[in-house]
Amino acid sequence: MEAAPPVTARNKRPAREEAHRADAGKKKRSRYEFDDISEYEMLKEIGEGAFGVVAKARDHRTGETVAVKWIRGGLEGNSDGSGLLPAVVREAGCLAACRGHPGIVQIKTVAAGEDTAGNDLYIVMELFAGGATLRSELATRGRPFSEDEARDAMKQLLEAAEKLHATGTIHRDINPDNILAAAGGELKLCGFGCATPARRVRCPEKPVGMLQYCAPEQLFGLSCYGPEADVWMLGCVMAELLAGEALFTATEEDYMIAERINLRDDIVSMGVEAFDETMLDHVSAAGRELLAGLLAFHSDERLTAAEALEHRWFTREEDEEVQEEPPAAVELKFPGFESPFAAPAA
Ligand SMILES: Nc1ncnc2c1ncn2[C@@H]1O[C@H](COP(=O)(O)OP(=O)(O)OP(=O)(O)O)[C@@H](O)[C@H]1O
Repeated sequence: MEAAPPVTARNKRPAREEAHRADAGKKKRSRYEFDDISEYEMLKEIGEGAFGVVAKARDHRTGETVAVKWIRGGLEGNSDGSGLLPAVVREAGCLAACRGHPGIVQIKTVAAGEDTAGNDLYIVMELFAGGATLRSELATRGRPFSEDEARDAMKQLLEAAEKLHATGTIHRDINPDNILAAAGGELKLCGFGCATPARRVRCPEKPVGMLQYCAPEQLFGLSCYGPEADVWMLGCVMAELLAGEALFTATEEDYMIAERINLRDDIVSMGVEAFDETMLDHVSAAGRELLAGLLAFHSDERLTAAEALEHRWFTREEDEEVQEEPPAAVELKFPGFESPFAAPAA
């Protein structure tokens, strides 16, 4: 057999040039390599993000339709870690860590402008549900989800959270705006702008995430918190699906804290008791029990996403039990007041 020719600078060059051609369109900025946004044709705006719009677009090279999240000034980063670039890198990294899970929107690449003076970045994702979210789905229906529909939705969301947490990521901003919803009932978590690797995070000065869905430990400004915060947020989403309206509605941070920890008067004033009496009557004992487990005030008493998926609300064991005995009251573990998810009077 003939020996392979020695590798020299001369015979290596064609391979290098080929690789270079294959990489054409990819821009290198500092240590990151970005796709070229001019390869994408923007078709129409489908959503609004905190730093720019989200648009439906077509990749000229493949003809594929994608979603492009435009982050104005996304390339700006400072050596101390401030600026948008580290945040975009974190968002893209968290999405990439969850690639392949059906309940999490798939990232394809990060793109930058051809013009080196341009400072914007673009996160390119699979296009899902044309931009429809659980918020828009609830508004369109104008009625709550049935318990079976809510069970199907929560199973998908808890499975997505289980995957997220298993890869070492916390979302920190789960709410109906960050859940894409297809007409057939399929859901995907998106909006990873606040996501972070789940070392016990150092708390920023202001809590991240939509206040109405933030866990008590986020609102308190505890120095660290973990994946339990996502579970709380999923509890808020579950209550909202079943009731057709948000569980917590205040907008000011201080008031939000009062809602969660102060005494009954605050709770009554925000209408949780009315919520209990009228909105959750149709929910089974198992459903209320799961809600209490997701919304346990103390994070160390909260169910994990994996534990929640094992709950009898999903395994349907309660169907037989309910016929034998009335549902037991569920203790929601907020200090200082009774559970808003208590069993209805017999
Ligand atoms: N992959 C996608 N497919 C379809 N629509 C999407 C997609 N990603 C985002 N959208 C739409 O754009 C809206 C805003 O997206 P996103 O939540 O990512 O932006 P943001 O609010 O700036 O981000 P973040 O929540 O990360 O701070 C979503 O509510 C949704 O309507």
